[in-house]
Amino acid sequence: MAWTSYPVPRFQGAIRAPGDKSCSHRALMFAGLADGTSEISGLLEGEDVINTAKAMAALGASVEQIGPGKWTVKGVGKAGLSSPAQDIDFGNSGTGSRLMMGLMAGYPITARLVGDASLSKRPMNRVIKPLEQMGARFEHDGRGMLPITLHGSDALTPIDFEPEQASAQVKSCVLLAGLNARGTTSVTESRPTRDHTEKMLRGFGVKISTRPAGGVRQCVSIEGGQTLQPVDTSIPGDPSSAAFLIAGALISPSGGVVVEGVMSNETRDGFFQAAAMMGAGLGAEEMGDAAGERLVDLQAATASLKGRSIPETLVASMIDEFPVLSVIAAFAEGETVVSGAEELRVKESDRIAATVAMLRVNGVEVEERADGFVVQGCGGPPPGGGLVETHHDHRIAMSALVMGTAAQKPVSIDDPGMIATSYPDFMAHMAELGADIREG
Ligand SMILES: O=C(O)C1=C[C@@H](OP(=O)(O)O)[C@@H](O)[C@H](O)C1
Ligand SMILES: C=C(OP(=O)(O)O)C(=O)O
Repeated sequence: MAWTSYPVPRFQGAIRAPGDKSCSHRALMFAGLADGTSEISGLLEGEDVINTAKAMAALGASVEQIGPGKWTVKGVGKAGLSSPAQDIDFGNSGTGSRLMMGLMAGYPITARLVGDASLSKRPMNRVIKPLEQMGARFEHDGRGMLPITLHGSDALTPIDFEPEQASAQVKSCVLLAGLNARGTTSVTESRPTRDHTEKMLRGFGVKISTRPAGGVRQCVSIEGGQTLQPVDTSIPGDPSSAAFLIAGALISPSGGVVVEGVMSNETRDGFFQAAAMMGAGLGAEEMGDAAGERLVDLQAATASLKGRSIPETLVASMIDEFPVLSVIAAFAEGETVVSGAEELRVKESDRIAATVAMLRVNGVEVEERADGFVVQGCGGPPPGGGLVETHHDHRIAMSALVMGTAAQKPVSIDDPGMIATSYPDFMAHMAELGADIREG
């Protein structure tokens, strides 16, 4: 059933950022491995993360919700993970499925992994290949897509791996397999990607080192056979979710939004850097830290935006923010060019095609390129009036609804269902800030 976002005169208020999705997945996984009981607060209770919680429980951890966003996890410790009785369903989540494949690969277990229609079309060879090199075995239909049966091993061989893509999921998968390999596993990245696996593993007492490897390349190494210690931790706010609210403030005729407790991490802040380059005056007030990450209250107000070429060096640090970047680009004056972002083609949808279609159906001129897109900004509110196909993609759905708050005519989406995978409070937060989003 379609939902529509109507133009509103104001977009104002303060919202506490929901827990970060990447950190929430990892906290559950690492607590589930640890030798003892961890307490996690501020966990994002989105569907992707809940599927990771269920996966860890199916593999032997005791996972319990003790309050809103508050969870205890008794890890498997030295006993290790055990084979699940049933298929593990990762729903819509690339992060959950790929990181868990690395985690499971180091134990002598068998597990069948399944996912929804979107996840079952996403490439898994990028993690299957290195894990096979280490000694895990896989059964699939030959295309390297879910459903996949994994046969792990407690005698994995360490590897030195250089992923073809700048991908935190691939890096993390290999490092997590390395946690149980016999020796030192290392991953050399062509461009630094989000570093939550490294930082959070350190929080659980694991030694893991990162060193420069020439130019912007860096090498992360982990020694096998380490035991994780339980911790009490709180999850920092999600910059990727905050980006939607910040974008809403920038394009509003009268915008003024504060998003509280957002993680400030340079591997995640590309959207805010790009928005600042386009003329957004963003404020950031230091608010302490959580799980080793700095927290800030982010402020944004109505801005007169200018189109820009987004530097390719920012791509990895804003990989999930391109659909919403395209929305602010549609309101900007002049051309915004995105390049070097071909990874967008293998997200929950083909995010280059879906973003281009979202803008076109709302009257914005945009060119599709193999590795990005070029938006001709309208220098003010774009026409709107379109029905956007979300293709099972939460970020396309949220971007289109943000666009509708300030376009000339309302913007509709075919299905809001997927929003709950990453930002279950999105509709409530948008309404609190003044958005008018209704079914129909
Ligand atoms: O490691 C992670 O938590 C994530 C890594 C990114 O994927 P890739 O590694 O495929 O770029 C990102 O798109 C995803 O939302 C979360
Ligand atoms: C790409 C995303 O997530 P995942 O890869 O975990 O499905 C996302 O949240 O935008």
